[in-house]
Amino acid sequence: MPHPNYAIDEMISAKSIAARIEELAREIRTEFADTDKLVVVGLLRGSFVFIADLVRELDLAVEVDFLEASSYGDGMESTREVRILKDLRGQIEGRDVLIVEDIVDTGHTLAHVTKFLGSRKPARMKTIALLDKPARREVDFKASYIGFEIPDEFVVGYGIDFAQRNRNLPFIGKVRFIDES
Ligand SMILES: O=P(O)(O)OC[C@H]1O[C@H](OP(=O)(O)OP(=O)(O)O)[C@H](O)[C@@H]1O
Ligand SMILES: Nc1nc2[nH]cnc2c(=O)[nH]1
Repeated sequence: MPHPNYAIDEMISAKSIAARIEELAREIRTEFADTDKLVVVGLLRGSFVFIADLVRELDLAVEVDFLEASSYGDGMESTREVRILKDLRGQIEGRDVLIVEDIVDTGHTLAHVTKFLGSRKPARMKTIALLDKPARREVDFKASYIGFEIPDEFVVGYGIDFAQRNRNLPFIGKVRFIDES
């Protein structure tokens, strides 16, 4: 079904994102300073831009792996059923793991993924989300590190899509529907 016309209004600039990632990387470097190799797990697809920028700011030995989880399809509402579409390539038992997510909204995705990966007995498992929308939470979940807390708006850009478009915008924008009637 075609989507109605919409515009995208900038909410967080590329410059602000880069500055915040530098701060977060400093905190993560301190927390994992004692680790010989951190496994950084990106949740596909939305985190692909964030993880690329974050790992380049982390002056640590890292292994990068990906897990694909999906619960929104092409729509704006969570199905609340998180499907694991692609598992990790590597083992995480006894390892230090940082899960990288673009946005926490209802919380279903990260609640499910942390349970799924937690059952593999990592030594330490932390989560980082670039964006957090606490007003929309349906399950109790708080990421260990958060880039920006945002209001209840549907956002796109910097990896985040609307019906698989707009992932390549360098900033975070909010979707504004245009009434053509
Ligand atoms: O907190 P929640 O309500 O679960 O929402 C957050 C999830 O929703 C989006 O994923 P989506 O299912 O759209 O897949 P994608 O990352 O491939 O775009 C986003 O990338 C998060 O993973
Ligand atoms: N594109 C997009 N996907 C989401 N998934 C959960 N919240 C959002 C959001 O605000 N925008």
